[in-house]
Amino acid sequence: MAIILQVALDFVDLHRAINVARESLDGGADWLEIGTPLIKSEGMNAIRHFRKLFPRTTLIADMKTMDAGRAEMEMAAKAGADIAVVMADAPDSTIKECIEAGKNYGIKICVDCINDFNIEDRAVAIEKWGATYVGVHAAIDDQMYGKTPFNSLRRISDKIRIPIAVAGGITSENAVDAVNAGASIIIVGGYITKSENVKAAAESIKRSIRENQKIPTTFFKRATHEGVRQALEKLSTANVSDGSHRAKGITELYPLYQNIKIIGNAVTVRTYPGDWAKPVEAIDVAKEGDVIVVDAGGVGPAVWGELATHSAMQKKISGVVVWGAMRDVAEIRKLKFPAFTKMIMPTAGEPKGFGEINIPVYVSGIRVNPGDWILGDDDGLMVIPQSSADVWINYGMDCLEKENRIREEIASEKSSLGKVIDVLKWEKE
Ligand SMILES: O=C(CO)[C@H](O)[C@H](O)COP(=O)(O)O
Repeated sequence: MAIILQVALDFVDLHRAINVARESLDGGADWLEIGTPLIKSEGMNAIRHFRKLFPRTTLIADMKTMDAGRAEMEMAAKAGADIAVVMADAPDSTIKECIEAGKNYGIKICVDCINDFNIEDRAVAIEKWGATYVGVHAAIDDQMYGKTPFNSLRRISDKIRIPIAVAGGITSENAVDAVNAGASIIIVGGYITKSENVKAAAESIKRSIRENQKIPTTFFKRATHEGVRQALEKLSTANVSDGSHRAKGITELYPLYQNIKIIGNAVTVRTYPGDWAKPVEAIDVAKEGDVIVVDAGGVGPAVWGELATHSAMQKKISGVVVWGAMRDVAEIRKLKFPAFTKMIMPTAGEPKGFGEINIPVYVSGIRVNPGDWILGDDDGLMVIPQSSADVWINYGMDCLEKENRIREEIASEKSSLGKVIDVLKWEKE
């Protein structure tokens, strides 16, 4: 079987899905998948629409069926799908019902192994029951934790003879790995559907498969703990907040200049009003790339100034955040040292040595632990827990990628945000 490129249209709006479908086909996509979000949002009418618009294209209904297999396959078939998807986690009876219904209504069945249960035995049973395809799949949420479908693929590729579909974070960089590991249907969602140039993205997957080579991509890759800093360079604080269920950022602190960016692990300092000893000592504790976060109680006198800034720059520290006051700001601005402060004043305090370094502190009510990632820009500051930074960042990247696509749709369709995302449709009744 020739390698198939199946584009997963995981949209909630029909018009966006249709535009992306057209562009994907122009780029060489073979099959179109009516994604689960589209089916949930528009029902079987989504499939009917696609059938009418694309009469000769193979359409997959990603029903993700878990029960009542016969009824769901019948609906998908009657709406015009060629293939429908049931979950491998569903009861055996449901999968068998789907396969039987498929024979009755002239629709092929793909069984999606989205979870890591005993996948070898399950795939063999699914083949024996008569499914046409087996899918291996890293769920979108699992992708944020670094999961890929490749391990599952390797586990079953020599156990079954029916074609294997692979999904979950496939890009032009790894599509070829999927083919070489035994997949014959390459399902691509975000890499194509969130791309600013859908046609070019589809073409790049086809080319990577044809030429058996990896084509590098900047977006649509998920970060590991080692890649956090690099990923944060692409993200805004707004992306990170959106990605983490609108997590609260630090408010009441202001950047000393515009177009600012701070990225680094926190070296925390608790000090007392005007006592600049611990902030200065923290410069010697911090490593290159760290951010010094000072809790001075949100009041003056100043605990940070020009000389501290010069020392921090010598050590290549990434920036400073002061829940209190700073001075010499004209000089700090000239040095372009990333700094956020609550207050600016000429008066400094005395170095008394009260307080601690590298203990949990609170900045404007937000807890900062030593080592937490700090991301700052013109919108403010986000504190990202160190232990789950990869997940926060991956969800943030997902938001950034979606926005990149929406921006492109507003421009190319000379449209508005409200129209592109059909905002009225989603208002509460
Ligand atoms: O079925 C899906 C989610 O359950 C997606 O369609 C599938 O994962 C492909 O999307 P992506 O390439 O963005 O992972």
